[in-house]
Amino acid sequence: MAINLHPALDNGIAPTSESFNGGVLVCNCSDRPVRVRIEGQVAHNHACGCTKCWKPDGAMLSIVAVAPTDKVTVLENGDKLKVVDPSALIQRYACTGCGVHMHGPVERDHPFKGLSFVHPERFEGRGWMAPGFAAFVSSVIEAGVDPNQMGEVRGRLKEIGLEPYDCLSPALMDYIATWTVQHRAPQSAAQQAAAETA
Ligand SMILES: N[C@@H](CCC(=O)N[C@@H](CS)C(=O)NCC(=O)O)C(=O)O
Ligand SMILES: [Zn+2]
Ligand SMILES: [Zn+2]
Repeated sequence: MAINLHPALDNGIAPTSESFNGGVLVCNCSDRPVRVRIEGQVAHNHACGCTKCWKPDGAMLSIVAVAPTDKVTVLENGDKLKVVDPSALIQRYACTGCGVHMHGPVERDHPFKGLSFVHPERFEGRGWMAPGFAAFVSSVIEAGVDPNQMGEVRGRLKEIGLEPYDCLSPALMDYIATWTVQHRAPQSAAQQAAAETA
């Protein structure tokens, strides 16, 4: 049986346009749609298999990218937005009418602080950055995918040029680890001495 990864993956990945300079994300409501402006191209676009990211009906994966939060503006009908899980790192603002997640700022002290997660497929226009890898692929099992299907899922992702990872890409994981080292609380003299004699 054919695997439905995501419509923007299954039918051929649309290429990035060098001239794409942002646009407006629109939710699925026919009445009073939420509109969110993103200035500039998005970054780190990828497929995500986690259960928390918004996916269109029938898709196994989401498509999600980041934009600087100061480049994200809710233009219209923001009163329909509500944070899905206020305790999560990513504050996912979903439309209460149709369920589409419209923007997800990271406000906590974290390597991604100042970035907002967005779903570029909701752009009115085309040319947004093509997805470059697949993250949290094993998590699709949590959403009901048969573990025996995972070979096929990863095989299909590789076939379309998206390397499957079970967390983020090595580049992003290295970035997070580097930030963690740089933001470690300084060790006390006693701790340092203990570490040296251990
Ligand atoms: N296995 C978990 C993974 C969830 C997860 O860690 N998602 C990643 C990728 S979006 C994340 O960074 N989550 C932070 C958050 O949800 O705030 C699930 O599928 O629910
Ligand atoms: Zn909506
Ligand atoms: Zn996710």
